Amino acid sequence: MKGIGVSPGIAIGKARVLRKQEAAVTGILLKTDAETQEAIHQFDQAVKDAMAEVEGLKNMPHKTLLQAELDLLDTQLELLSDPQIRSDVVEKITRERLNAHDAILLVIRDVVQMFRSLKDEYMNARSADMEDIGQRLLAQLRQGTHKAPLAFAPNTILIAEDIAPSDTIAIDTRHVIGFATQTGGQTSHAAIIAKTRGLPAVVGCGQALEQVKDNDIVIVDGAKGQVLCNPDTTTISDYILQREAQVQQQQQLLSLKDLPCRTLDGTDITLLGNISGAADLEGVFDHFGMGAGLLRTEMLFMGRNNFPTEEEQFQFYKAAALQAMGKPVTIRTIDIGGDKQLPYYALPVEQNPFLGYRAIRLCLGEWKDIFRTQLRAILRASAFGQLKVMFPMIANLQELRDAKSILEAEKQALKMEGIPYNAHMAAGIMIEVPSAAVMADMLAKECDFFSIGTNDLCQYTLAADRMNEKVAYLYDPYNPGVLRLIANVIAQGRRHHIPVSLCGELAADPTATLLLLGMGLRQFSMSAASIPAIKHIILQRSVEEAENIYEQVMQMGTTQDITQYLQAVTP
Ligand SMILES: C=C(OP(=O)(O)O)C(=O)O
Repeated sequence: MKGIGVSPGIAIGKARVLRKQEAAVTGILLKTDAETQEAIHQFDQAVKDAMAEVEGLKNMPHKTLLQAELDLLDTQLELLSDPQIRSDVVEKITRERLNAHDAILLVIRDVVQMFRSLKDEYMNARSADMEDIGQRLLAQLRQGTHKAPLAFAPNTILIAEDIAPSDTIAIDTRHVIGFATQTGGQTSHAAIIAKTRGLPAVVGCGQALEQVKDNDIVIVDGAKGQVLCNPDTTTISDYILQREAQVQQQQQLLSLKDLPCRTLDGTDITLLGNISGAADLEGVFDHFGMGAGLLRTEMLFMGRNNFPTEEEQFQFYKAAALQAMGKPVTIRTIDIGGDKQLPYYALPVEQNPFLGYRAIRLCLGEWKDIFRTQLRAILRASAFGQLKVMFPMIANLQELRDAKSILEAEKQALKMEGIPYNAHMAAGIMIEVPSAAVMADMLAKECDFFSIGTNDLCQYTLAADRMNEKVAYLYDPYNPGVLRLIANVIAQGRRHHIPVSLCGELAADPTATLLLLGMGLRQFSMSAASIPAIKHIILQRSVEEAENIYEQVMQMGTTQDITQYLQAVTP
């Protein structure tokens, strides 16, 4: 069976098939006021118990949760306590005389349909959250007891239509070794959690997956996006060998932990993690990262029903500063717009949202107060660790100056109030707009560091939407035009003595490591799990060799020639 491989690796185990319990409307109407009062009480009690369950998931004894998992549970707590949902349910009970079960079912169904009709990946994920809490509330009503935690035999491979977000978090990853689902895409909760936890997973396998039964032998090949059911013994042996080779390679990489990250000719390289919050730092340090080169703050703004207050943000950034224990954490100011939307703030519909009113443009425009609050919270947290602030989507010098002057004003305000902050906190910019890459010489004179966002730089340079499969053949960071821009940014950063990091997906691609080293890049920031493989390459090669590779690549005119050559010289 073929699906979308969302998390690489091979898992071989026994299937456990999870079937969705479809709830149906009972049609039983309430007759007396006493019954309606009782139904409202049942709903309130179910909400209370469901919230206690979700709180319980946040504190599971066998598992330290990742930031994405904590954010997801916080979103569910917000949704459970949403006053609009309560008032809709109460209205159905009092006006239509529906029992608590039917009222919850219909209200949740409406919200799920509304989210789905928006045809937006983010809103689709919210609909999964709503369905999830709906199931939880109904289970509370049915049983009046906590939903049993999902317990599995060792070496289980989960097979499901889709896995509810909170179930993905609750599963015991000591026993569940992989999963395959009928629905879902790269950004579904199951996919995100599998990727961050390193569980091989394939999603979107379609109805073919229905043929799998409990206890069937299943192989999940996360890299190829394949699921094999009851394969013959030769295939199983072949996969066992492949898996052993992968495990061995992983162990080899882990043995590099204590070695300094230095090239053969003695140049030190800094490897950093891309994170969504303090909880992800543990994973970064476990994978030999030396801090965080990109903390995406939009996650803090997205999983909730209103803007976070200054105090909430301060606590969030302070937690990252403390958890990093003196290591650097680069906080990117809010990068909303394009593919990232807020459920509580409707941005105007635009013809070309990626080219529209987003990120720093919003922050210097109608979100100036929100931007000020964020900068103030980051500055306050800077007193607790080595924080840096980074502005996204800078397209020209004026935007950088405007952002810096707001930062300066907030510093002055804190100073007047006697609130501590780091007056020397570094302020840098993402280079992801081609004009900024071209103007890197000028920008370098007025900021403390650059971080190259190749994901966006690539789409803007090649005029190829990074979400559009039809132009995916154009979206390629190895395009010589994109590489020239990257090389210019690194060269200008070095000329003006400011650090340059690269935090787009290219930093995690082993094929690009030597080329980037040859261009002069000395800081790479990526998801934690990718760090060991990049360190492995750096330890085996010299800067001199990397510079030769860079020279060769600059003579080549096509993406195909460049990638072919780089693959040949990469170990
Ligand atoms: C890191 C980047 O930003 P985003 O969060 O938009 O992927 C990038 O554009 O390379």
